[in-house]
Amino acid sequence: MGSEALVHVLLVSFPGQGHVNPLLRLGKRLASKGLLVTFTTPESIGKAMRKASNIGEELSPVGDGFIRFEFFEDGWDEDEIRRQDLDQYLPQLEKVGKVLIPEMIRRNGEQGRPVSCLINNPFIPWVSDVADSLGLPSAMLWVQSCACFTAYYHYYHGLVPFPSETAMEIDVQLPCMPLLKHDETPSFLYPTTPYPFLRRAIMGQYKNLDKPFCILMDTFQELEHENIEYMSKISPIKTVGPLFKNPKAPNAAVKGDFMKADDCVGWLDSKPASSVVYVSFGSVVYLKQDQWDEIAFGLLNSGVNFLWVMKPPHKDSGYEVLRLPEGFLEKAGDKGKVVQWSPQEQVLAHPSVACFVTHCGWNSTMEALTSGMPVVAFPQWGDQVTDAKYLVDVFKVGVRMCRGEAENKLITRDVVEQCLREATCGPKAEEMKQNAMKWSAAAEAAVAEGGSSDRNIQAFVDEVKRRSLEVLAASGKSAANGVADLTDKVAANGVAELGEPKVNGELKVVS
Ligand SMILES: O=c1cc(-c2ccc(O)cc2)oc2cc(O[C@@H]3O[C@H](CO)[C@@H](O)[C@H](O)[C@H]3O)cc(O)c12
Ligand SMILES: O=c1ccn([C@@H]2O[C@H](COP(=O)(O)OP(=O)(O)O)[C@@H](O)[C@H]2O)c(=O)[nH]1
Repeated sequence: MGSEALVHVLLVSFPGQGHVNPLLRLGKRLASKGLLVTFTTPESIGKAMRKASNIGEELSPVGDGFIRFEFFEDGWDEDEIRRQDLDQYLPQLEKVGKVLIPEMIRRNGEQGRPVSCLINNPFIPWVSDVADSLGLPSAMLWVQSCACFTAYYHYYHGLVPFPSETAMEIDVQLPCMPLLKHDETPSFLYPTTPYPFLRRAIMGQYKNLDKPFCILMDTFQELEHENIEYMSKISPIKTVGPLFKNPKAPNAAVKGDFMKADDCVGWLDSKPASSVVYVSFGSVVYLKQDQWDEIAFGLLNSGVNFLWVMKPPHKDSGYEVLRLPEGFLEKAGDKGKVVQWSPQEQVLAHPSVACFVTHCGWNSTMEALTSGMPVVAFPQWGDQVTDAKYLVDVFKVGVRMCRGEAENKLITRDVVEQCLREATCGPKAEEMKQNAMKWSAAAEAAVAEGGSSDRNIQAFVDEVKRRSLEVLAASGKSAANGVADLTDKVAANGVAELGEPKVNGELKVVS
């Protein structure tokens, strides 16, 4: 079947690694079920993605469908430092996106690929408004846990008390959740958070929550059962995780890394089974030098093999460049490898890796659980502190190394060493490994054909197809005319400056 005949969905992503990864994975899953997927995010990140990965102009086959990329200019110079300030960058993205996304949709229609549905991730909730204005359905991919979704929901609607200026240290009881200590609630909600713009970004999504017809989540039924059941009664949520598994197209090479991963697998191959500690704090968390030093000495003193990701800070982030202690690499010798960016999925799946010291971002959390990998939890902020609580006390696959940035406490080398020992040898380590393996099996079953996430994604694909017919029927025309009709709507809503129609660009399929 040619790609022109397929139902076409447009995925619009906030330009952060922890957002691009799950949305792109969703794209591959939808494509594998027979949709044509276009993935878009600003060109500033498109450039990095093209450089680091194998993304080109072509259409890539994935399972029964295809995925392709188009990027859009965010209207700022290449080296504009305001991209680091979300209070400035998010409104800029909204301003340009409300013009350029309808143009992109119009162009695709003219080229024989009318768009039937828009899907966004949080921080860019205006994508649903664009869809509404064009008479198109939209869905949202929530990229954190259902527990955090519940917490933000109750905060937004003022349904339960959260820590406030007058009562900073209160515990929070949310439905179907364990009692959260004040510092286990998503930290963007603390009155003292240094990241109030991230709270505003998330609340912006909640303000628009009635627009998407479906809220997809990168979690699975068996993992957050009660929570999912509870929130399903309130919101149209569908669990489709773990998204990084795609049994129908396991080898789809399309990846969205912003940085080329260093080769780690050869080094891991040379190490004995379950002997390596993998240490990574994701793409945005950046620790202070004194904490970095303690981790370094903790790793050395514990005598474990380790693979440590030390990503360079963004040049405009204002973070100091971290250094390793003098003579560190020499002392570590063959026991340690330090890289700038790792192929994390492969690392977590490698038999030499024993445990994962993680900042507990939700993607890392899902990847660890699905890979059957015990963790040492080193959360810093946002949902990470809640994820850490779940990893340690609910999923029972983790040892806690710290409580979060708000505690402002230096975790000493002795504590690091002790946690590493606990997670790598002895009865606790064994119990965690067994639990992790149990979650891994449940995750695999959820995405396997007929599993809970597979059924949900199939139902979503069917719904998108049904609605695509509705969109066309509403226009009362053929597919091609349907697009022309959309174009009229764009003009009527005044959200786009319509240029001259462009000549149809032929798409080549490469395999
Ligand atoms: O691209 C990003 C930029 C920023 C940011 C930008 C400017 C600042 O001064 C501080 C943070 O925060 C981010 C936070 C993010 O949160 C991360 O988002 C994931 C999915 O929501 C969570 O699971 C992780 O725990 C959490 O770290 C993700 C980003 O891409 C960004
Ligand atoms: O060296 C690294 C570090 C991270 N990641 C990936 O980057 C994403 C980070 O997302 P997460 O939600 O864990 O954290 P964030 O970066 O958003 O804080 C995950 O998919 C990781 O697999 C990676 O591929 N290599």
